Amino acid sequence: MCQARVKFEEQEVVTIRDLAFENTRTGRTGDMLPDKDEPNAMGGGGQGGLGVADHPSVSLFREYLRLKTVHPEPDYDAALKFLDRMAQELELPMKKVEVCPGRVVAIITWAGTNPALQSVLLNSHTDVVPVFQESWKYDAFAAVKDPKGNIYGRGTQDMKSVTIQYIEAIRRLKAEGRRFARTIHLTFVPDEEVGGHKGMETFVKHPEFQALNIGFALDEGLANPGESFTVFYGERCPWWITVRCPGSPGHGSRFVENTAAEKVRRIINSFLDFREQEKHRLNTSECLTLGDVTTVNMTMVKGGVAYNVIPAEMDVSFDMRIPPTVNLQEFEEKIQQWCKGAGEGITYQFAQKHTNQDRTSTADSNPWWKAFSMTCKAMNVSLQTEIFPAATDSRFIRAVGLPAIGFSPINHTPILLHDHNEFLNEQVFLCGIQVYQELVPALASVPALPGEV
Ligand SMILES: CSCC[C@H](NC(C)=O)C(=O)O
Ligand SMILES: [Zn+2]
Ligand SMILES: [Zn+2]
Repeated sequence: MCQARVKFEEQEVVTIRDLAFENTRTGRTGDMLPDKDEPNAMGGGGQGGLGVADHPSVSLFREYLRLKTVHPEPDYDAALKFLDRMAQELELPMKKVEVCPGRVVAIITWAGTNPALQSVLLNSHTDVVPVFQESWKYDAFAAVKDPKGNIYGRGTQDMKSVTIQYIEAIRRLKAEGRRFARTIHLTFVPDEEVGGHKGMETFVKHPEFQALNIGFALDEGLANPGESFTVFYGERCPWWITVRCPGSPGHGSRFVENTAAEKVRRIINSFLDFREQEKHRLNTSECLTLGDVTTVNMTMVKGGVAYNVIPAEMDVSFDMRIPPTVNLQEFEEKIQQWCKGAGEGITYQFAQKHTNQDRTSTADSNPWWKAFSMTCKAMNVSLQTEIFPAATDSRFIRAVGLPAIGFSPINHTPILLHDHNEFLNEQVFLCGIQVYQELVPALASVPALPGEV
């Protein structure tokens, strides 16, 4: 049933007949013809001309991609208007919670037949990262589809695809007349891409979040270039640190002792030597993935006023990502040693210091994981379980004690989140909807757990 095994070379073309069948099955009508007002809306991509109409789910995906919810000024109003329409089409209630001024979380709820049971959360963020338009093949917000069916746009992988896949899976399940014991909540959150402080981090502390009575959450993952899907059961902790090095100022023509730059050099050496060790560890062990080692990258250097003035202070910043297996207290002690060894008066401060290292169990004793993995097995979908190398909103969900899995049903696709020419093939996208059509019923039908009514 699931076409997740489809390979690009053997790509099937969705024909009008397939679409007609699909529309009958889903109960969706009236959107068979390509929308001539949309740029490049013709199936088969190209720049207009004769083509095959987009599958309605693809058409919706491309419409959502065109909303400019891009930092630094995301058009969140456009996203909320779109989601309002989705809720109306699905005939489901939508609640809006303003977690911070101008930062609204939208919640669409499909009540279960036993609402006392814990719910299933399908989370996605509405914002996307900026683009370097000059490096893109197409306008990053035009959702152009090329002749291979590859849809280009910021958010195609991260994570507007997942948002629409959730919505389309729910639409189809509702059209089939299905009901499930557990309530399903779809949350659409702002600001994930800028750290989640005015989004999920605040929302998880809000009474409206507690009221959702969540038992298990799905959130974003990463594409997999091979046949498998990658699922993430934990994340590395992001630590963003700035090390401040004071030093003796003076004339740029002299050998001044104890300069800020000499201290910065020792700091950089300590951090980057450690970086080399970890890179070597990753490259020499077949069983390690990026999520299992600590990455360190020097991302900013600040200081100085003129060529011939030795500055009294210089700052250097690093982006570190620490696996959940690392003892964080010992790791910070190591940083303190590096600072102490680099000279007098060096201080540091964190711009980001996540310390929760909770992981979601991938043992069969976890009924949520069992439902998830058994369903994938039944679909012949193979899974690779990993630690997420970067940070998502799942870290806030896990930090309040809830199990969460990061999963984007994207295989046979290079990992292009935050990259130029981010794309997703329409067939892979459509397969992902079918994956959720199986996963959502399985999760929403997990039998009552000990302690549940
Ligand atoms: C630490 S908050 C920023 C979140 C961002 N997430 C991704 C997926 O790129 C990151 O890991 O840099
Ligand atoms: Zn994302
Ligand atoms: Zn992202």
